[in-house]
Amino acid sequence: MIEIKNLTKEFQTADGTVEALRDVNLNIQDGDIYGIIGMSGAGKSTLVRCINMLERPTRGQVFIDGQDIAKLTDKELRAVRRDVTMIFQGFNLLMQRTCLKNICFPLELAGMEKEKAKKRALELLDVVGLPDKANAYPAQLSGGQQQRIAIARALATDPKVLLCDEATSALDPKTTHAILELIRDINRRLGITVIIITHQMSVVEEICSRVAILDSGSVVEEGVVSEVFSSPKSGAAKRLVFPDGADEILEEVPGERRIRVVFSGAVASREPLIAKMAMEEQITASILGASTKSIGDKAYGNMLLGLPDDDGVVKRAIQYLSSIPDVLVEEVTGDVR
Ligand SMILES: Nc1ncnc2c1ncn2[C@@H]1O[C@H](COP(=O)(O)OP(=O)(O)OP(=O)(O)O)[C@@H](O)[C@H]1O
Repeated sequence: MIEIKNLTKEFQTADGTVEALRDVNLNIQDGDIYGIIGMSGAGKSTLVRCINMLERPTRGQVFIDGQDIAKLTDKELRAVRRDVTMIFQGFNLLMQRTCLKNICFPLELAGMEKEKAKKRALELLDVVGLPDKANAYPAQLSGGQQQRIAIARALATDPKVLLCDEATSALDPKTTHAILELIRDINRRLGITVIIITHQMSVVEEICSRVAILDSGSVVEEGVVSEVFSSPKSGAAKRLVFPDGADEILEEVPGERRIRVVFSGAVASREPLIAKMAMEEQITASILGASTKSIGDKAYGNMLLGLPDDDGVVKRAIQYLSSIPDVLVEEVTGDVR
């Protein structure tokens, strides 16, 4: 388990002190896929760098399996960094080395003999679905393939935790989906705890079980993804849920009730769903705001629907939509903004 307690990180700059993290408290359970989401400058990278002590906290502690990592010697810290590995937005591969040698690199650093490291690297190329790329150089691969090699390298030392810092931000939606599938597969098959740092809500919705929302260095909301995203409370969460300001009109309108529908991989696109509800339940809903996207045949994101002010209709609409797998529905009251 990773426990972050009262973590504060300040940077001294020419313009004064910047508080990048303020009193952050988080518990990340073993085997979780945990999302940390926030806008640019929220403190995500600083948090991740404090988790593996690339950055020393100004105050507070990070415990990994009960061990306060600030108290470790340099040698012990190197061992922790083999247990807590990382992938990045820019992949950070060594361009002069082949893929195989990139994966061997952390093993050689850990003192493993060459032949053994090579055997392990070949196994990992298989795990990430690129068995034929051993002798290719990173520049010969697509972005998605390079990230697969980076994942293989991150897995080389049999880590317990994989930190993913904006790992899919440079990739197109289809490749992002494939990489997230791979990460999910690794989490399930190898039991590795995954921490996903991102500014993209769709990434959290697709893969994470829990999420913390970071805003100006503080955790403003934390919990199960579907619950946090279906009823965002903080301004930061609302901005993330409706990034395009799709809810700007959303003052309460007399005679109208509103429900929020959250899709986390539901096999449905929004038009047929609303049309189907109209046909099957004779309920006409208007789409007041939507921020959804389809990846393959699955929908992610959420939608705000307007319904007639009738208890029976609202109840039936909620029942109808909730019966669809991977869809969460909740009535929204008050101004949404
Ligand atoms: N080494 C540093 N020196 C001074 N200020 C820093 C340093 N690193 C980060 N900061 C400041 O701390 C705050 C949080 O930065 P951080 O990079 O952690 O945010 P982020 O959420 O990862 O942003 P982004 O998504 O843009 O990478 C910002 O205000 C940033 O300017």
